[in-house]
Amino acid sequence: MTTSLEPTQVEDRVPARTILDVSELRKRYAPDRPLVCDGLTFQVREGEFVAIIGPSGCGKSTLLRMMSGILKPTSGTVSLHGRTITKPPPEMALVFQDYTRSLYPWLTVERNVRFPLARDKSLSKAEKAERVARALDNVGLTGFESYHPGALSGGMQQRVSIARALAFQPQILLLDEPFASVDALTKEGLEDTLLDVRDRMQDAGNTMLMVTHDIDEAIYLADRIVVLSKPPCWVAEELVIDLPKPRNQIETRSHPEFLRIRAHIHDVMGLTDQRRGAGDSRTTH
Ligand SMILES: Nc1ncnc2c1ncn2[C@@H]1O[C@H](COP(=O)(O)OP(=O)(O)OP(=O)(O)O)[C@@H](O)[C@H]1O
Repeated sequence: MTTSLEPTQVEDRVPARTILDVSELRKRYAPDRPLVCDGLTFQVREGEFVAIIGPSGCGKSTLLRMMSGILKPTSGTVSLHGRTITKPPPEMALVFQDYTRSLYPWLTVERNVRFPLARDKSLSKAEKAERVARALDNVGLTGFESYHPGALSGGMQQRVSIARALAFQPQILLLDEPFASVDALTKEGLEDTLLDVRDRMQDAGNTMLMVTHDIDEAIYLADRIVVLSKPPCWVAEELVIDLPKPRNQIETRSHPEFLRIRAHIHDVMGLTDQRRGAGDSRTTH
């Protein structure tokens, strides 16, 4: 099925300034390995929630690692506020899929969340405690400060990971498949937690970028979706998501526009072996 959508200029709809600029990114892990990313170009604007989706193994995590400065591109650049990223910038925090490996099992919830602040000499003890308390409140974990991760459910542990990133108060929060390891119901709860946090962060101009292979999750959460092709990946399309806010698991997911966008993305992802001309990725809504 082909869904016909009229192209729309992102600039008309999202006037905020560019915070991250991804330009012609290519990645090959070794000379004898295939190309993973093939000329990725897109921008992220201040205050946006951008979801990056694409088929399994297409290079989403590779892209996020390059954007966070922990992986060097083979060519191309990622710029933050116009400066090329060469190492993890202090303005960013990253949440990974595997919370079991990102939390310290021997530390309490409170100490796990406080951990990244430990060396920050610009904050007093009271300010650190306040940030930790607010981050735990944001993810609904007030009261669990003295627990160890092993005494929490998987979904709660992932909320601790998110709280830890939030306590850091990043200008940009990068999330790599953060809900891939939890059950469907927990996932919905975490998505709504993230939307709440997003509303709070957005007021401060903060930005979120999430990688997921779940099309419905991307549409539910994002202001804009960057669709990647099959490997080696390139930007097949960018879509502005204009669904009403606040979003709701039942109403948003059954909204006719939600269903239309989902059909369209399936369509685009099914066609991504046939590369369009260079620089010919489309922006639609
Ligand atoms: N450290 C590495 N060394 C060599 N190859 C790698 C490395 N990391 C990833 N790759 C390769 O890069 C390709 C893309 O992997 P990546 O994890 O970025 O994709 P993905 O889209 O995030 O996958 P998934 O949807 O399964 O999470 C894969 O072929 C993978 O084998």
